[in-house]
Amino acid sequence: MSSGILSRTVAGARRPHAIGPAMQQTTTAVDLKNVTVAFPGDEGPNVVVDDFSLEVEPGEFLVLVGRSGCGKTTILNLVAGVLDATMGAVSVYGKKPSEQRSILGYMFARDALLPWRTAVRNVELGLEILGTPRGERRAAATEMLEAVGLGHATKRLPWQLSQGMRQRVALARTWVRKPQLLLMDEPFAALDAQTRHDAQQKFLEIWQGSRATVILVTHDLHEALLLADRVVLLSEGKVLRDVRPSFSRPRDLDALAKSPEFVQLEAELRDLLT
Ligand SMILES: Nc1ncnc2c1ncn2[C@@H]1O[C@H](COP(=O)(O)OP(=O)(O)OP(=O)(O)O)[C@@H](O)[C@H]1O
Repeated sequence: MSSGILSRTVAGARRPHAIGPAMQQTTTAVDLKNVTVAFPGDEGPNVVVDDFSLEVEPGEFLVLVGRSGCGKTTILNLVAGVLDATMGAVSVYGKKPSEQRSILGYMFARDALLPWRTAVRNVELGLEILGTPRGERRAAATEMLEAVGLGHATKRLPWQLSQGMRQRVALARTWVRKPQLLLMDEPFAALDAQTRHDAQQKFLEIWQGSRATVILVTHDLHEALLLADRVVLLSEGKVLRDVRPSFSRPRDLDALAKSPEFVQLEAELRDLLT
């Protein structure tokens, strides 16, 4: 059943990237080697990630896609250094994840904004943690809110914003720190179709101006293919397929979703997932 598109799949292949000085030290942004995660269960250990290996290149936009419970968030947590592997090794730009928190941004499915802080002060929080001086913080946070189309709403509190606006504030808060590695867990899942489309397009515009490595998790194959350089399909903690679609950038998401190559690849991968 493999088509011309799928046969172009090259797991582990290398592509040249324009990478910044800080990244030139290492050719691998994220390296998971033979990682297993087992949680204690009623009937013995529950293996949710099973001898899993993955190398992510600097600057790569990788999407992990799979059904609910297949281990996507667990893998993000390993990379973020908030969970240790039961077996195997995880490194981020050549170091332990816990040593790389300053270069890491983690955006959750729910926006997790502080309700007593205005939009701009929520975005500033990302820089407060880094000890950035107040004036500099405010200027950067305001600029980032403008970039996500919320320049008019900087002084609003979270309850005065729609779900889509809150998600964009959360994106600005993560992005304002200019993370070298961005981990995103279903960042657009809570949004309605039109708002999700706008947020995805905005996010791609911002990402393209950076050289950040992205690992995004979603159960939505359509979203995965729209956004990614590389899509890794997961099933029960294992890699089912590792695909590098050749869709060009910058992307017009509407046009891409209608292209025959996109429609064909989506259909083939959906078959695999089901
Ligand atoms: N701390 C934990 N203790 C025990 N079991 C856990 C823990 N965290 C996750 N699990 C289990 O591990 C499995 C994988 O969970 P995980 O959150 O990684 O899946 P997921 O693919 O991200 O799912 P979803 O798309 O629903 O968020 C699930 O069966 C979950 O119940």
